[in-house]
Amino acid sequence: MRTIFRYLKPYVPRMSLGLFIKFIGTIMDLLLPWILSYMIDDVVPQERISLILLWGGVMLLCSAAAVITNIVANRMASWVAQHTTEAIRHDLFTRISYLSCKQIDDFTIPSLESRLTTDTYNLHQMIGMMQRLGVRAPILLLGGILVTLTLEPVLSLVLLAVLPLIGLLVFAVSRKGIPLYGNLQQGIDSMVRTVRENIAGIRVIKALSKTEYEQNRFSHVNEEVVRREKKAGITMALTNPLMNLFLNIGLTMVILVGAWRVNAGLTQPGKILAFLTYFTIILNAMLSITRMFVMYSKGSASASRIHEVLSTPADLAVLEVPGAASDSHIEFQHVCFSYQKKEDTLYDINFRLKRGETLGIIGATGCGKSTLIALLMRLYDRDSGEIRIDGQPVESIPPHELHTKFGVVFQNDVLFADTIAANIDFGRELGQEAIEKAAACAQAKEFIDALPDGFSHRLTAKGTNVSGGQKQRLLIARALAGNPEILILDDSSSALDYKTDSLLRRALRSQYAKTTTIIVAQRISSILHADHILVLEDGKEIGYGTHEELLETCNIYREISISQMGGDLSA
Ligand SMILES: Nc1ncnc2c1ncn2[C@@H]1O[C@H](COP(=O)(O)OP(=O)(O)OP(=O)(O)O)[C@@H](O)[C@H]1O
Repeated sequence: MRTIFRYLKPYVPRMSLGLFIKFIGTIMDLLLPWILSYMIDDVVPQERISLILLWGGVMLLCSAAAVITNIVANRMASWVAQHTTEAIRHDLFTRISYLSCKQIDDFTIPSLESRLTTDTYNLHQMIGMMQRLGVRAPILLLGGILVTLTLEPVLSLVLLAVLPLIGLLVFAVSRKGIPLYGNLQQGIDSMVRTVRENIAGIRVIKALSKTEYEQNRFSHVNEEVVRREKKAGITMALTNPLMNLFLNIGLTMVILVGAWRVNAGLTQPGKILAFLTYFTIILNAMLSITRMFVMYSKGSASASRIHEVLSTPADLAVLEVPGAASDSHIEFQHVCFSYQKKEDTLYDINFRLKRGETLGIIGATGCGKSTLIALLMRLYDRDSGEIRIDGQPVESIPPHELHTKFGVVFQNDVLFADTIAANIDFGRELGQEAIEKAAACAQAKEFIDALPDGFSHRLTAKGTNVSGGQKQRLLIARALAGNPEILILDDSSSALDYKTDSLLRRALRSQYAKTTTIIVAQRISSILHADHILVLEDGKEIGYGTHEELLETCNIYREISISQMGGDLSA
């Protein structure tokens, strides 16, 4: 919660003013039953119309002031809640953007999504409610008790006997509620994860007729959320009926004792009437306090989830490691890495590339090809060994400088709901010429020109209105458009036909001759012209050389070549 107070700090003057206005309104509300009792017991018996009208006018004024001040204060409370949540959401989004891939893996994406949406919403509700009721409810409660004590001390004893029981009840229920709401939020994370997977894989689910299976999977997590919600809800829902019970018992006793005291001439009917009104005010104040506790339970569970992300220390710091003069552009020396820090995902990887050279990486699924790329881009830190660009260890290159060296197409990269030009430009303001050159090299220009609105053609989210091959060409164009120092194509020509694939490679050689290129591929034909080919198996380097060298030295490479190219193994 300390984090939240930090965000509330700039609004303290406005909140104080709002709470002061609320205070005035609440006092007006408290005065009304007292004036009513005074009118019934003291003014009406005098039978002076002018006096009755005067006190009636005072009551009207008090009511109007109570309504107006409450409206103004509530609006101010909403303003503060909106602006505080906006700032929290902004900082949370920024922090999430800077989390390292490892930290994102640890939090999981659905959990980050719900922290950014549901949790910030819960905070918004809590901050708003605390301001609307935080002053009003305690004043109505304490003020009500004080006024009733002065009005009818004997009857107030009945009330005072009941209130501690209610206080204890609220405390006990809220203490149980906070962990239950944290638990519920985790259930929601898991539901978001399932929905996310389902929507991302909607095509394959339909194609394999797995809709029913997915429905069952969703029902399962949905039921779990309902179960946790029920558990939290039931615990919290116990409060209101039990409180009502206590208070109704108290009210009945007040009426019995009050009636007896009026009959005995010890008090007046106006006082009993006012006492009953105060009793209702006190009841409502207690109910409001309970609602505040429920909201606080949710809000504080959400606040700690948000705090967890905001307080995550920066990962992948830039280190002051001296570089060494090198004629290699990219260099891997004895690099080892493991995601879980148990079994090595990559083990003892070595290669050197000169500027403008091409490296092809091939190997079975899950052998560590994409991981190697991730290490080069420093999305994760290697466990041991050296990764250098121009002789400079990647850990010593500031992230922005490092990442602008790359043009990259990852597996399953996304296109956005925008024009083709904007998707290639990607917010870099590159100019039409660079965009068209990149599109031409990526073999995308022909199909773009065939569209009625060319580069202004709008794509749907994730590029669902273009074919798989067209999508890959646009993504390659995006990677090329920034004229990168290093181009990485991670299995990104798999949907291209052989002819287009070969045209792409030829265009890369002629127009991006100074760009060092790394191509991860499943097809030998995509990499056989590369200057170096790295063959991986289970994270280990089992072959390194040119196509011809590997045919001689690496059995696995020869087997893949024969299976894909038959007898024609010439480069
Ligand atoms: N974020 C991650 N957390 C934990 N393990 C991971 C993560 N990403 C990949 N792995 C594991 O590391 C291994 C190597 O994965 P990687 O994606 O590098 O393989 P790949 O050779 O690129 O596979 P593919 O050809 O299928 O793309 C796999 O066993 C994979 O399950």
